[in-house]
Amino acid sequence: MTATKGLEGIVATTSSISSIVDGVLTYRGIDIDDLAENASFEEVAYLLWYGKLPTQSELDGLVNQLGEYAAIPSQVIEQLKLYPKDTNTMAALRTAISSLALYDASAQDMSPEANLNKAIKLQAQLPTIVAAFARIREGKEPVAPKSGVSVAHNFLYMLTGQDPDDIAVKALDQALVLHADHELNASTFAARVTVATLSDIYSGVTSAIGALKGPLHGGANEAVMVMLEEIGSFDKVESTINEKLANKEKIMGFGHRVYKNGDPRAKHLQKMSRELGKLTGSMELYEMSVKIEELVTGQKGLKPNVDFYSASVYTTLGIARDLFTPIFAISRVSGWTAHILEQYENNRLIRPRAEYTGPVNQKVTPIAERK
Ligand SMILES: CC(=O)SCCNC(=O)CCNC(=O)[C@H](O)C(C)(C)COP(=O)(O)OP(=O)(O)OC[C@H]1O[C@@H](n2cnc3c(N)ncnc32)[C@H](O)[C@@H]1OP(=O)(O)O
Ligand SMILES: O=C([O-])CC(=O)C(=O)O
Repeated sequence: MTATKGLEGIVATTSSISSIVDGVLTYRGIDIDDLAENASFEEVAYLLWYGKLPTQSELDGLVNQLGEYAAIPSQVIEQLKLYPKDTNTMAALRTAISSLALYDASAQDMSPEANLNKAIKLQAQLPTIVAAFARIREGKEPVAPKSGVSVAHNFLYMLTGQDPDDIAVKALDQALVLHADHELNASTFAARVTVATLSDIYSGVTSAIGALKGPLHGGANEAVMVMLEEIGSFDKVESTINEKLANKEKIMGFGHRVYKNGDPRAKHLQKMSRELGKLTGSMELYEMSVKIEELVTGQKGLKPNVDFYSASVYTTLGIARDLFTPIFAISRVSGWTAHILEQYENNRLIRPRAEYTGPVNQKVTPIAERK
């Protein structure tokens, strides 16, 4: 038995949800470029769960269902009020999502209908939790969700209590489309491993949130913003990045386990970052990001991933840095739950082996003789 570090290149399951072949990402066979330009996040979520794009009445039905399910139990709101105000937002989200299961009478119902219904419920409630915690920590009351509006609209509305403008909704909606699914990334794998024991969907999503939180995965979007803030201004980009590269520091938002010639989602976020910068009259973050890309790609050959330009996009939309990874989760819960449903459909326990590298032929030394 020989281990492959990080399971690189190992094909661990079959899936008909999304694929990456020769650098092209598709959801259910549709190119991400097509979806990014021509589909809303709700259409994409429907596509991931049901395997086809919705008709208008199916889409209206889903939007209504998401609105109907978006309110969270009052007990969960009360718990959010007890969390330390300065706690990590992904830790808060992980705990709150886990606690949702306590108030869902269908949490342990393993029928396919109940699980699909819970997938839609999780999609509806996750943004409400993020927005509620964002307000509670600022000493404000949560804003109740609206019905009949998109996930992007509702989230921005619940954050501020004001209906967002169309530009902000369109940008966030496209970002949600781009983040919705990504084959067997670490958080999706964590979700599948969890539910392959026949544990419930809330356990699967809780595991996934824990995996997404790390800076090598979804946490990188926040880490990119930390780096941009640390650099501070365009004129400091070159010296700071050169120093980081000379010190062999990782540049957050660059590199990818699967894409070696570039992440097809990054160009859409780059364009969005440029357009939002122009519209708001503040281009500095965009220009700093472009300069960082020029230096990192030029010197290391590494290309930006989905997390890189999303940092300047969300900041230009006025969103706090520590909500970036929770926003990733708002989108990716569609993909996690689609994978969980697929795992249940054709389940087998996921249990690989480890190549043992420890000592052999050891004996129990009497405790008095141990050092
Ligand atoms: C949504 C997502 O999850 S997208 C990924 C988000 N994560 C990040 O942006 C964090 C920064 N990037 C990284 O850490 C990595 O590129 C990963 C984790 C995404 C992929 O990692 P792996 O496939 O394991 O590549 P690995 O870390 O082994 O890197 C290979 C080489 O490239 C270098 N490298 C990879 N990414 C970077 C980076 N961002 N900055 C500098 N060097 C890098 C490594 O140091 C390593 O160099 P070496 O061979 O000289 O030691
Ligand atoms: O696929 C990966 O390893 C990480 C990634 O880009 C994602 O989850 O969107």
